[in-house]
Amino acid sequence: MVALSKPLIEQFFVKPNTSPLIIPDIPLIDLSKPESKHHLVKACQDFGFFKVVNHGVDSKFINKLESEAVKFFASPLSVKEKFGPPDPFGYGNKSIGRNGDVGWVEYLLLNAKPESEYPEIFQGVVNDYVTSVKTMACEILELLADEMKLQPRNVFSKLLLDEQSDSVFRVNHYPPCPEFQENEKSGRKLVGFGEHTDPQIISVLRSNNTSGLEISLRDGSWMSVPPDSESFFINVGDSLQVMTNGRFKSVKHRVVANGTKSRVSMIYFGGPPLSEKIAPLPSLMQGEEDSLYKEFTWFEYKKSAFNSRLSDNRLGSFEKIIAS
Ligand SMILES: C=C1C[C@]23C[C@@]1(O)CC[C@H]2[C@@]12CC[C@H](O)[C@@](C)(C(=O)O1)[C@H]2[C@@H]3C(=O)O
Ligand SMILES: O=C(O)CCC(=O)C(=O)O
Ligand SMILES: [Fe+2]
Repeated sequence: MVALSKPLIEQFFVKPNTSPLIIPDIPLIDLSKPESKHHLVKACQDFGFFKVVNHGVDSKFINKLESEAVKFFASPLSVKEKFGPPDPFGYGNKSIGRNGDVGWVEYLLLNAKPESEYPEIFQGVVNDYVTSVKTMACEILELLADEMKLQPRNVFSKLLLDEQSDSVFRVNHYPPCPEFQENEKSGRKLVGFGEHTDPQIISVLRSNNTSGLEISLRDGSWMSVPPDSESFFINVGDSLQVMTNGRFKSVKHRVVANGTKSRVSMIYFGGPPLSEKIAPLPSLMQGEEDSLYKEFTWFEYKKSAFNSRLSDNRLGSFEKIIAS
């Protein structure tokens, strides 16, 4: 990546933050254990975030994709830029979205639809990985529906499995930042990917063993998530928060970059078809419970989300004002 001049690097720092008073354990879900259903629902309610082991995704698919990603990001900028800019799919570098967000990251945004066209080295590799991760995401969504006694059990998963599902796949590379090393001692943190919630239903993240991911806790403090390349990290997206009428929380998260080590992450964002109405599931609503949200389609939400800055409260303008 190109070196940054001194004043420019200033916009890459995150504001100083408080550390959590109590550091909670990240919920750990063993997908091979049927009793995990209960923990799964609790994790979605308490954190909107959890770690999954015994996930059934073949390590061959993971390793192949990671090694192709490492090769791609190691190629000359002129080669990578042939795949950019991301409009909406393609290679991006330091600039995230269209509204002025920056981060110490380069990435590839890809369509997660089967049979999509990818840069040649990713052809085949991405399909195997995405298909497998999508199966895991659907299993999780079905376990959640079971535990919440929602019928049919595919109420959520059918949206990802729909041919028209608007799902996205992203590979992020956070290179070491030499200019940052001198600031590391001062306790300042460099933004890799600024704080945000994911707009879709569910996100499935896998990274190499370099730290950087942080989640926001209820008290507003940030907690660093210890990396684990053998596991997956799942987060609830805004759409699932709405479909559960706020029972599940879409977690605010961010990535801070590292002075010395590269982080490579790959994330599948499972989204519904564009025409899908996103609203609390009627079977979930108890008694006189009101919907906390105005009605909208995924197309409308996505349009509004993609006109927002990363840290904006995107759901805010879709919340109903409920008279007390
Ligand atoms: C600043 C932005 C980048 C983003 C679109 C947005 O306007 C706000 C949401 C961002 C996000 C976060 C989760 C995913 O990484 C992503 C692909 C998505 O669906 O919403 C990104 C968008 C992006 O990078 O274009
Ligand atoms: O790269 C990561 O580890 C997380 C990035 C992220 O949150 C995103 O791409 O939406
Ligand atoms: Fe995210």
